[in-house]
Amino acid sequence: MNSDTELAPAVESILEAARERSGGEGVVDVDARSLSDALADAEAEGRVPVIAEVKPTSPTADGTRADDPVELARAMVEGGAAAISVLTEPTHFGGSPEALSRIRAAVDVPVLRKDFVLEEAGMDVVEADLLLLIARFVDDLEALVTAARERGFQPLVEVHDRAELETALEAGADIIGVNNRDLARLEVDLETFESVAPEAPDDVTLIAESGVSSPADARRMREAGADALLVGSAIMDHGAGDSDVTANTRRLTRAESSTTSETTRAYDGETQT
Ligand SMILES: O=C(O)c1ccccc1NCC(=O)[C@H](O)[C@H](O)COP(=O)(O)O
Repeated sequence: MNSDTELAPAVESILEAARERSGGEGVVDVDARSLSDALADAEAEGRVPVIAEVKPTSPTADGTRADDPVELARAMVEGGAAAISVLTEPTHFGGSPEALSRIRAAVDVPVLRKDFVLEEAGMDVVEADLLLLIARFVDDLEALVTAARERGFQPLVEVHDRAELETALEAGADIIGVNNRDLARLEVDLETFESVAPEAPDDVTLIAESGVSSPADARRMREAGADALLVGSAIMDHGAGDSDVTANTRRLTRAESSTTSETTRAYDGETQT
């Protein structure tokens, strides 16, 4: 654990729960769907590459969505999502490895397992195309990146600042997510990505995580160098309960389709800003 900074009580609780969860039996062997191919396909078709997140709830969500996770994932793909992220953490996010398995069987895009994997055994819970590793929370990132690749996962290493970006690069990460949500107050600030992105080498696949809530935010992150956007809350729209997940995804995947200025415009009957 590389955390010498303050963590929000919810994050402490998430980590405690992660330490108590058991790993899988045996070692998984994944035949992964390529994220870079999926992102290239989206770009070629004029879609903003969005990794849409099935996130039933979270410590900062204003509600819970009890919809079938498979239906949510299908709706996201219909809205143009290049890949799906699935929270498998059960206690604070309402997720499960079973939901991820069902989703991966139902869609043909890459699926990211988003969880708090702290050690190697935690990788063997379920097959996924990508596996999240959070730089701040693991002791030997390089060993975990290697262990993930040995299993066939594409490791996505999450960082929050330039020092963690350096750690991720030294560990050999080539897919890096910069999380705009700080772990002390759980507030989002898109400037986090903007300050870290210029330091990343061009050959890294760079993902802007958290806090993207509008087409304007999507364009802002893309202009700052994001190869893809990881979006949960704005698509799940927890407070609304029955909000249209396909439409919520589409307004982000089409954020670059009709833009000539940053002025407000009508798009598919919705107001886009
Ligand atoms: O989302 C939370 O409330 C949260 C709280 C504590 C630790 C992590 C948390 N989220 C994990 C994520 O990284 C996000 O689910 C993901 O980046 C999507 O973010 P958003 O689009 O802002 O929902």
